[in-house]
Amino acid sequence: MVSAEPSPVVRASALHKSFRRDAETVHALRGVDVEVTPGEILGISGASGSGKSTLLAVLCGWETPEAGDLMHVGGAAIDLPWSELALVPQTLGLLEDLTIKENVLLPARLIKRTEEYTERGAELMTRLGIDHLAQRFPDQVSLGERQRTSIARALLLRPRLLLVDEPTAHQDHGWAEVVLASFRGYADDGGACIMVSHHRHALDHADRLLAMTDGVLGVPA
Ligand SMILES: Nc1ncnc2c1ncn2[C@@H]1O[C@H](COP(=O)(O)OP(=O)(O)OP(=O)(O)O)[C@@H](O)[C@H]1O
Repeated sequence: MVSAEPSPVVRASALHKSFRRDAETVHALRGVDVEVTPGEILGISGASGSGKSTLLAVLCGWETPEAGDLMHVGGAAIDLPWSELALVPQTLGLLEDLTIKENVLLPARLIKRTEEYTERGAELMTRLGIDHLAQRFPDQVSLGERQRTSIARALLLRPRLLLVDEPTAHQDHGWAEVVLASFRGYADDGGACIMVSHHRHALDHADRLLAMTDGVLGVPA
């Protein structure tokens, strides 16, 4: 019997995205092809300004490409419900008026299933070492703790697709290991992760590596 390859959670081809600043046009993505399958961590490296964050923004639907095809699970463009897609942006995106615990549980609150996810939220907070900060506000914790809050929030609903931008940038070695192990656990449970990073150590935890160079994604040199 031939075993079927798992279908990609997202598949993008020939993506183009540019930004206009007055007379200047920046071509951030120039014909990018990418896909990631369940159980896989895809690592993307690349110099600052090469287009990595733009790619994540296009894949999650924040930015619209000028050209190219983008398909999520189900076959149509951007048809993955937002609750099945999570992003940990470089800016972390915490809501300053919510406590750390409320930030972690926010995705469950938005789908009106807070009670169901409260225990998982507590487990994630313990695993990521932010449980003792539950009642603090984001401006009362460290940057590394803020980043782990954003990661716990992203993992809460067990999304099908997890996009993480420099997820170990604010972590010491020990917490970086915990963060990377949490992505591996997520992938082992069938999730698909795209991890953008400058850190060799983080990229060593990926199953497959690609490199972004001036808006073009390819095999690392
Ligand atoms: N909203 C925007 N308006 C104008 N230019 C933008 C915008 N967003 C990104 N750019 C430009 O697009 C290019 C790619 O930016 P992007 O943030 O994707 O790079 P990156 O590889 O993620 O960089 P870094 O590693 O520093 O985060 C850069 O030249 C950047 O200045």
